[in-house]
Amino acid sequence: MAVYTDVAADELAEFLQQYDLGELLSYKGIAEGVENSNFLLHTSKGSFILTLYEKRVAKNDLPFFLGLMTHLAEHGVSCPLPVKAKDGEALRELSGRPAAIITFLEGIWPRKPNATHCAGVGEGLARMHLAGANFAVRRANALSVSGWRPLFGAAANRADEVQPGLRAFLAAELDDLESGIWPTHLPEGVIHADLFNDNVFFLGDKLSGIIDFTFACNDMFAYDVAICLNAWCFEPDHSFNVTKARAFLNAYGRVRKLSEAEEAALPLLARGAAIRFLLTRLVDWLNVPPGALVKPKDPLEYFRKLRFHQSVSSARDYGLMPSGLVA
Ligand SMILES: Nc1ncnc2c1ncn2[C@@H]1O[C@H](COP(=O)(O)OP(=O)(O)O)[C@@H](O)[C@H]1O
Ligand SMILES: N[C@@H](CCOP(=O)(O)O)C(=O)O
Repeated sequence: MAVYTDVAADELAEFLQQYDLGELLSYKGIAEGVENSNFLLHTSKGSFILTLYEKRVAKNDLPFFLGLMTHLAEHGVSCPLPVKAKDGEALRELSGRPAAIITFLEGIWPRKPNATHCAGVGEGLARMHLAGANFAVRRANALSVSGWRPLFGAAANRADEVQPGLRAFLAAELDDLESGIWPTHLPEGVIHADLFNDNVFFLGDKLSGIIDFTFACNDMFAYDVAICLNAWCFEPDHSFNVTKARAFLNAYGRVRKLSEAEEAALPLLARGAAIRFLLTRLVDWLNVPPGALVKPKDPLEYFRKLRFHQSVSSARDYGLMPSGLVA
């Protein structure tokens, strides 16, 4: 359960007086997520999500996240809407943390994603990429190549406690990714940057909404594609599922076609996407705050994914045909 900061009932009731959300009927900490503290609120006016933004979220970035949700919702993406308080502002403070209330989205995230889910995510991701086109605010990706070395530094001394040899493995991979091979001229725009299965809701087989924009930023669209390949197209035994990948890439390509350069860069981007989540998970694994209600995620899942991508020589291994058509 991700609740790093607890909120007392009387404190919350007082906080809610700043809004036009009626009376607080009940609330509970949400048993999912690892980044922020989230609460489900039931008020006399409906259900809402309260988020207290924690360690990895810079307060200055919050207008980007909240503005982006509003922009995307206005451009046809099903995502939560920030709720404005009576003074017109959505961003506030509670328990010493930046806080915001967003609308509740119906649906459930798929525990065992199938190829149909993967196709839904491909289409949804591409639609999100197009919908973000005119969003005027910019946010650099703090967790791209230059952000990985500091994460490594925070975990290096104890990395071998998690797996012998992990420190040397990560050091070598970072050296390679920092050596100038990271793409710089691929199409860019607003990316979600964390579109894992617990951030995509479905009603039946149909995607009903996308949540959790706290890593969203401006970066390469194909990097977002690579993040999703990692998050959606591997099995619990860590084997790559080319059928899911093909379904995902095919559906993405029907809405926004990947260029040849983007396709060619996918194996490299997937390595970067893997080390990024390996490193944040490793740091979190080694630094669970005392008293926090959180279940850290397994860093070694991403070690295995990274090893897989190191063995990939072309995007054909992900189910893409050389012509750019998908089999
Ligand atoms: N707008 C929403 N509607 C419904 N449930 C939500 C919404 N936002 C978050 N949740 C629930 O809270 C969980 C954690 O939210 P998430 O944003 O992923 O956490 P974190 O802020 O730690 O990244 C989600 O898996 C989901 O169950
Ligand atoms: N998706 C990340 C963790 C952060 O996302 P959250 O949505 O679970 O808070 C990972 O799997 O490492």
